[in-house]
Amino acid sequence: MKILVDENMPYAVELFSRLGNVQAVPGRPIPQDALNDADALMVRSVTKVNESLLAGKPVKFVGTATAGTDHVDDAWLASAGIGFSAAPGCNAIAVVEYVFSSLLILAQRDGFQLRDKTVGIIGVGNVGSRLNARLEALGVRTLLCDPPRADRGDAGEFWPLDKLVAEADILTFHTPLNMSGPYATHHLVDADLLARLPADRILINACRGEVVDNAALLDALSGNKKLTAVLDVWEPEPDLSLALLEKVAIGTAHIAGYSLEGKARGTTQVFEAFSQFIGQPQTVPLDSLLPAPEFAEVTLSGALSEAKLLRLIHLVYDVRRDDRPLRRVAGKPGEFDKLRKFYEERREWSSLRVICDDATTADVLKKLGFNSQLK
Ligand SMILES: NC(=O)c1ccc[n+]([C@@H]2O[C@H](COP(=O)([O-])OP(=O)(O)OC[C@H]3O[C@@H](n4cnc5c(N)ncnc54)[C@H](O)[C@@H]3O)[C@@H](O)[C@H]2O)c1
Ligand SMILES: O=C(O)[C@H](O)[C@H](O)COP(=O)(O)O
Repeated sequence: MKILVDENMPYAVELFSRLGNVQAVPGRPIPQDALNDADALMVRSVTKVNESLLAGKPVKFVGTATAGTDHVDDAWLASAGIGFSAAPGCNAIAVVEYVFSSLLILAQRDGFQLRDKTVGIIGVGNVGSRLNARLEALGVRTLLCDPPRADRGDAGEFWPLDKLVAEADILTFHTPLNMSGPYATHHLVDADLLARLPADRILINACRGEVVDNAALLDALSGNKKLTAVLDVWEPEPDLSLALLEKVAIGTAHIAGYSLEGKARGTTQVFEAFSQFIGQPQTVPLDSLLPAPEFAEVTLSGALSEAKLLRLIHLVYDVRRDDRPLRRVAGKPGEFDKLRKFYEERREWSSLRVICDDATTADVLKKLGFNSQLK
């Protein structure tokens, strides 16, 4: 059996070799001839998986090591009898930690406390719900918008987007890209929404570029009303607007979910799904794959201020390490994808043991996802 895997999937060659012959290939574009004798295909979000890629090929299973699935025509796969699995939630923690790093940097730059702000979360799934829990642990007021969940009658208080636009100081988007239907998100942020946004707001997009009309955002950022934007995703990728990159406070190359843990979970989730699909079910504990982190333990004295939290989280991940290189290379062909392919190892907060002498601090840090302990 031949299994094609995207070369940007850590641990894929090692794991899938347990099940067949593995070939690692670039995902953008995927080499067509490699598909001619492939039984299974494991991709990331850069590969469009549809009839034009797979019709007439022997592929019987597609896995995507990603949370988003807008690059996959799952209806066509089902009609062609091809098995499919994604990796829901694999990198949700990484995105949350990206958002926290961004917000605490902006708080320091602009002289505010996150606790004094209201954060509007649009899309309260794997990312949005974890972000909400961590913000609440810090005492930050949140407003949630998730019409599909509201319509399903899920527990929780969900608000219309208009209320968040009017009231939230920070809007952060974590929806799928839905091109149509009752919950369409394509250009959810458009010129009209941006015009209604009061001054001095922060807008974060770490879901899909097309959720925000990038031309309208550039216009808004070029106007007189103060608006701060953080973009991890762009319309289009990889050829983002250089003018827009210049205007955003933080700009990165679609790496919000790129913690080592997040990428490894993506690989193990599709590996487990495929092993099940072929009747050889296997599970892979994440700890069996991951190396020791660069910083494993620190001690922390006293109460937790936001300034201290900023310094602590940046021992693990500081989003500016990803903003600078994008500004350096943006516009040069191939460089956006290179930043993603040769991504410097990044860990999640849970990799850091924090020994505290203050019980409240230890408790808050645990709720934030650190491995905290009281001395
Ligand atoms: N930048 C990155 O590296 C990165 C990493 C992970 C995920 N993502 C993107 O972020 C998206 C969200 O990730 P997730 O893991 O939380 O997905 P998820 O499917 O768990 O959650 C998405 C939530 O959005 C809600 N939603 C759908 N339509 C909506 C609408 N019109 N308005 C408001 N809410 C709506 C859904 O009901 C769901 O609760 C993914 O679909 C993916 O495209 C990006
Ligand atoms: O949807 C996701 O999971 C992320 O956007 C994804 O991880 C982005 O990384 P890529 O798959 O493009 O490597």
